[in-house]
Amino acid sequence: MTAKIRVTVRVPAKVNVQLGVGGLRADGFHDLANVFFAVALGDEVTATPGTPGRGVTLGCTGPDAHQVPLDDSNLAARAARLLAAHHGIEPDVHLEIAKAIPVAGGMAGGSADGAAALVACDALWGLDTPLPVLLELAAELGSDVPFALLGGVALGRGRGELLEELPVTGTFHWVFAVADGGLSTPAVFRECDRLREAAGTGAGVDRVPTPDPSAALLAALAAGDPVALAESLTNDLQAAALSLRPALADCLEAGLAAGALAALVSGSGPTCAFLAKDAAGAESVAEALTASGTCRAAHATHGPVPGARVTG
Ligand SMILES: C[C@@](CO)(OP(=O)(O)O)[C@H](O)COP(=O)(O)OP(=O)(O)OC[C@H]1O[C@@H](n2ccc(N)nc2=O)[C@H](O)[C@@H]1O
Ligand SMILES: Nc1ncnc2c1ncn2[C@@H]1O[C@H](COP(=O)(O)OP(=O)(O)O)[C@@H](O)[C@H]1O
Repeated sequence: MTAKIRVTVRVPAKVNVQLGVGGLRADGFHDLANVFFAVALGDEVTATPGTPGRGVTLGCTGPDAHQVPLDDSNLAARAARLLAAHHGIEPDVHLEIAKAIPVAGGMAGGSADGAAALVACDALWGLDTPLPVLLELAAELGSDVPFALLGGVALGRGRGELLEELPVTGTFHWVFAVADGGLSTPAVFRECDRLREAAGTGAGVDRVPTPDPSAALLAALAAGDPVALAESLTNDLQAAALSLRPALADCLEAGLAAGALAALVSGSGPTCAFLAKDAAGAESVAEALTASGTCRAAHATHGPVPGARVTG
């Protein structure tokens, strides 16, 4: 592959159609049965050559751009530096993020930008890094980053980074209700552990069995059956997200009242996800949610879609 002068990568957000959370491990992570589903709502990351010696520079546009850190902690910047270090080259690049994924919303927006930056810099610098190596670098950046490279629907084991693609038929229609303000992922996992301790079940790996993927959920995905999928959606972090943000219950109820087949918190929240029967159903649930005053905005979208891909 030859180096390029400008590379744009489109990358999807995710919803977890099953988020089974096992016990707290000694390393501070939880073992998961995490069924990721990539949706068309996504970010774009454009890489252009940087000033030699200046390293990674960043820009971000979009309504929530002010919430995105533009320092060294940005996952896109970390991804560019990690890829450059792996190849022993200077990470001189400018990354421009067009942000549509809610920030700190439980839709893996930062992870998506990290994956997009790996793909964009790989093409810009003409490196041709094999996918298995990109997946390893992605796992170093965060548990959700490898899935953003793959897209589609996949089961994540371990802390979510060990991926197995899952068969899926057709297209499912979703609505995402964006909340005011985000939720911290570590805080939601901590609240999940606190609720387990308070219920007397314990929170450690010795007390909580490692979850398995639901056979009914996998069958619903393979069959392309939204009604069956609606009956199988689960999120073990939902109680914790609702405990930290009780008002989310009003949003979930408003979507169900508007005709959604099912409602759940997306990942660690606070974005709420609604499965609809079809595209028209999703549009009408989104309109009703917007009018309900229980969320800041609601977007109809669909999936599954591919992972981080060069568009131009
Ligand atoms: C909950 C999920 C569900 O897909 O996504 P979000 O809702 O945040 O998008 C993920 O597990 C989030 O993955 P990600 O956001 O990449 O987390 P990481 O950076 O790897 O870890 C951040 C922190 O989350 C907690 N963490 C994360 C993953 C995991 N399996 N167990 C954990 O306990 C740990 O406290 C960890 O220090
Ligand atoms: N490119 C990025 N986009 C958004 N947030 C980022 C990014 N890089 C780092 N972050 C940090 O990651 C935190 C979690 O953001 P995000 O990945 O959007 O949410 P979640 O982990 O809930 O899916 C943000 O609060 C922000 O401080």
